[in-house]
Amino acid sequence: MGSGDWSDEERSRLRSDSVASEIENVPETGCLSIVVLGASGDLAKKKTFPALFHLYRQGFLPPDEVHIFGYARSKISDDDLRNRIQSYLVNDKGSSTEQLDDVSNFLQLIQYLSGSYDSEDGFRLLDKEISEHESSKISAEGSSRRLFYLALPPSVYPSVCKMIKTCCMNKSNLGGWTRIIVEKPFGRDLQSAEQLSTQIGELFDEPQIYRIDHYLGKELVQNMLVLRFANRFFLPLWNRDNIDNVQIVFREDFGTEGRGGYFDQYGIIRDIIQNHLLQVLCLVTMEKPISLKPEHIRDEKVKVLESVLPIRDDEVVLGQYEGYREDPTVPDHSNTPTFATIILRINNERWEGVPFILKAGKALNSRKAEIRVQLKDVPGDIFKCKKQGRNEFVIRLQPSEAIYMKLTVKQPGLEMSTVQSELDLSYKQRYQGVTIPEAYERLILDTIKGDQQHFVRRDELKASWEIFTPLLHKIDDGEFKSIPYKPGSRGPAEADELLERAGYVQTHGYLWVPPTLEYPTLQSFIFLVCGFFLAIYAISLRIFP
Ligand SMILES: NC(=O)C1=CN([C@@H]2O[C@H](COP(=O)(O)OP(=O)(O)OC[C@H]3O[C@@H](n4cnc5c(N)ncnc54)[C@H](OP(=O)(O)O)[C@@H]3O)[C@@H](O)[C@H]2O)C=CC1
Ligand SMILES: O=C1O[C@H](COP(=O)(O)O)[C@@H](O)[C@H](O)[C@H]1O
Repeated sequence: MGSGDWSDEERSRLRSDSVASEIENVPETGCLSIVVLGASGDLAKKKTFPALFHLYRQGFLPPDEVHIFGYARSKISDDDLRNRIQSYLVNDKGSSTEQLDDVSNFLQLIQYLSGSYDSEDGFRLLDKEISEHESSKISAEGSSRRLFYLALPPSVYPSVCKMIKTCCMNKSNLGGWTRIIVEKPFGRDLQSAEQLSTQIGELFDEPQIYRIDHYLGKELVQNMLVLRFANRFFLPLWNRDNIDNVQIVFREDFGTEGRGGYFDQYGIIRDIIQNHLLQVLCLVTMEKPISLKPEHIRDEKVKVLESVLPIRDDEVVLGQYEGYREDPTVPDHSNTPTFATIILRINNERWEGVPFILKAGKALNSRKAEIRVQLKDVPGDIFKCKKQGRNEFVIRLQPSEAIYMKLTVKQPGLEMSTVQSELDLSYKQRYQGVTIPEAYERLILDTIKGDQQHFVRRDELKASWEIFTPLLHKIDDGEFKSIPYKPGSRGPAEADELLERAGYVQTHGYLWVPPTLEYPTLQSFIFLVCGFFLAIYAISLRIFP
């Protein structure tokens, strides 16, 4: 392929080729070089290196095959970089000697190189170092694999990709592959995203490009297709006849915290809604793919995205928290939204008439992300339970991962009265001792395996920008104003009014509390203490009858 065009033929070739060539036939052993570009930055230290460390600890990055290179412009030493990363690898609550040994062994795999993003010198040096590492490690059956993680602002993607292509591709006589991971936001609108796609598409084939959206790596997001398509329960319910409205919500209880300069150029729609929440929406609404092959899944996602109707102005509420502009890197008159509620409507047989309410905000009263599917009222309500609230199916993505169903049951006792309760699958309780992998950890491993299932394809990205670009342009042109809201609040009151207009019915007097493991422990403790005193009493009776 290698051209910037994205034709139907290329897409169908990808459909038939990529899974086979990328997953089944490519050797997955041999030397692996992972290059983190932008190694001095925030994402690299908080997410990328910790994810690599977790993969290392679990044996996915064997030290005799893997070497990690950090690359950025900052003039720092190997040890400076290692020190910067170290505190993100150790456990706050204290690490065991074994864990500390792992940290120090892992850090020894990392080498730092300084260079610019648009001149060949630095990348030639990088290639030389990678090649040296490959020749020291290469075995007869091995191959050379080069993974470039662009933990960088998108403005430098074209020049960095050009440098990689010119200087750093894996050497074909060794076999293996070269893959690149690019972060979001991929562009600012439809036109810039397409331009970026064309520039990168001229350098790399689509199967080599991994557009990462870390929400696709979250455990409960990955569970969505299983829930929907492996359970008879949901199959007949999942449509406009039964579902009244769906909310997909992201809330953070902190502001932009030192990232104001970056954030102000993008805003909450580009930062969260156009990518993370829209990807979740795809998994909630897409039709069943014919198989789990990446291309089959992504074909269905594109279809549903292309069925989204233009966003109506009266179905948007924007907000900006008070104090946001106090960040010295944010302009005094910024109108950038830090909060948005937007209703999307899907024009197909399954979803016509159902509002999908996407809501995201910073500096709100809580931190959580969830999908809330609200069902319609029961017709012919003989129990008068309508006033108590509707059935809801909730997927809590974070924190306290859980899937629960809010439903009406008989209040236990002699009377025939009803009450709201829930069927609750809380992960901490159900899967005790199981560590849920971090999203980045899982997605980097997928990249090494060549599995594109949880990455965004070019036409998917285009369809997602098509949905939001007209609204984003209106905001950029000042046609939409962000309503101020208090930090620590629910956001602007207008957003709740929009929710109500869309048909969402709030359940009053009911709150789902994630079950904790403390209660049984406390209970056992009480039993133990009572047992102890009973035993003392029994013994004293024998001694002093
Ligand atoms: N931070 C996060 O939590 C998340 C970030 N992302 C995405 O990941 C990417 C990287 O984010 P993050 O690490 O926060 O970004 P940073 O602002 O920390 O940038 C990363 C590195 O890029 C270099 N850099 C910064 N600005 C420029 C510039 N204008 N031109 C050239 N180089 C520059 C700097 O390295 P040096 O000067 O040493 O070369 C910096 O250390 C972005 O696309 C972001 O949207 C996605 C999800 C979460
Ligand atoms: O991509 C981003 O995500 C984080 C939130 O990620 P989470 O996994 O903690 O939910 C957000 O804070 C950041 O603004 C955004 O760029």
